[in-house]
Amino acid sequence: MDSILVTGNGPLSGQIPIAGAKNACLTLMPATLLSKEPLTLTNAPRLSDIKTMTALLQSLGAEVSALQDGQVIAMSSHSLTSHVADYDIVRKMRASNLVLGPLLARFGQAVVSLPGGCAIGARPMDLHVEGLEALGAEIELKDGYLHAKAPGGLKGAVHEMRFASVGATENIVMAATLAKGTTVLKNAAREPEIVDLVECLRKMGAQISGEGSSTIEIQGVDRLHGATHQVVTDRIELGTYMLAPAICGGEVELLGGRMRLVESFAAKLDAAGVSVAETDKGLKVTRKNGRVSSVDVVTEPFPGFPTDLQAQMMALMCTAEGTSVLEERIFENRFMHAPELVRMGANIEVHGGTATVTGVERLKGAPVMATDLRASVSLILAGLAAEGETVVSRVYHLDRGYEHVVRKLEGVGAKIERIKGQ
Ligand SMILES: CC(=O)N[C@H]1[C@@H](OP(=O)(O)OP(=O)(O)OC[C@H]2O[C@@H](n3ccc(=O)[nH]c3=O)[C@H](O)[C@@H]2O)O[C@H](CO)[C@@H](O)[C@@H]1O
Ligand SMILES: C=C(OP(=O)(O)O)C(=O)O
Repeated sequence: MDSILVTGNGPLSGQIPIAGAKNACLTLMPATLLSKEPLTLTNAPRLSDIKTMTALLQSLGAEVSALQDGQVIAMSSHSLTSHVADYDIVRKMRASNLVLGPLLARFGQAVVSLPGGCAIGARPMDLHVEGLEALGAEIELKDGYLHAKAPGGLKGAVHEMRFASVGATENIVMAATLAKGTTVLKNAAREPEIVDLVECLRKMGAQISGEGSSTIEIQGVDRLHGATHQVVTDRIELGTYMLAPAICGGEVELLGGRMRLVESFAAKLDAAGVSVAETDKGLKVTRKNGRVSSVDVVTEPFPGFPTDLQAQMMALMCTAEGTSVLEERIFENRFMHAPELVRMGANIEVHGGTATVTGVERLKGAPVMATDLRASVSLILAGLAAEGETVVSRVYHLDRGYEHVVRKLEGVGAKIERIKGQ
């Protein structure tokens, strides 16, 4: 298993290109199942999760090709051969559950294994099931698989979600595009990845309004057609690399970054003493003074502070002046990076969903273990600012969500290398 060696190396400067969003691409790819005509995605990120989704779609009979070094994904679901999403693929990634809504809409039936993914919480599927049942689906859990059918086809309905789940919103919206009549989804998630999905579905002929607000209205149509769509910028990769100059000092421009994607995160950085300015090409980030100040963080659905940036923000708070309180409200087990940061000399106490971090002057390099995707990158960020060498093991988590992490950080002056097979 590969590991990453990081050596603390002072201020960073230069530019980092930000890729297309993993979490948008993982919902845009299953949208191909809704149409017999080709769907092409540009600006796709080169990630292992994308390979997993490719394998899943291919197992259903879709044709999927990665072109231009993986940045273009050409798909065709002209002749699907299966409506069964097998455990062996689905267990690798939570987002595999996003084939459920499209398969049900296209075939009137779907059998999808309960998904796997980062072990950051229980992550049940009840909100997906309730939404699809509201559209007329009958769903039961048998042998670890959700067996869904809609013999008379899906029918539009008014449905209010108990919580604004991102994945459930995506599944319900995709299913509703081909349902008979109008669906009104209340308390829908508002994440930019959902806006991106709706923009793509609209290019495919879907009639949808209200994306980005908490009420989405979908007028079902008989069929969807082909389209080409550019994947939105990855706001989590963007936020992660915004933290590199915040932690190490210097000035870095994140190419393709837009303020509207990271508004609440940038406001917290500003309060901590890090300036973020929009440029023609992206976002420029500089630390205003010497040491950053502590800020408190509460994770919330968009437009609140994203849970997917909580671990990375904790790495920044480890060397901030004062004490910060980070409250994780989305996932019940998302502080697994804390004990690893403590190995590096951080002062962190975790009680339930709250972590209290008292900043120290300097972290010290140590061997640490990546436990999930965002935890992995938080340890790399901490290593950039630490004295000496940090070795982050189990980096396969990182490969799920960060393309060319070594090349991108080296490009702004970081000392980082991938060590094969350790
Ligand atoms: C591939 C993808 O896009 N992943 C993102 C997506 O995950 P995902 O779509 O899984 O996240 P959700 O918004 O669904 O989950 C949020 C919370 O709702 C709970 N829940 C969810 C569904 C359900 O049926 N029942 C239920 O109780 C979950 O356990 C969790 O506590 O949004 C999360 C929240 O922004 C991000 O951290 C993930 O990176
Ligand atoms: C939690 C994440 O991904 P997933 O939902 O695929 O587990 C993430 O991207 O941080």
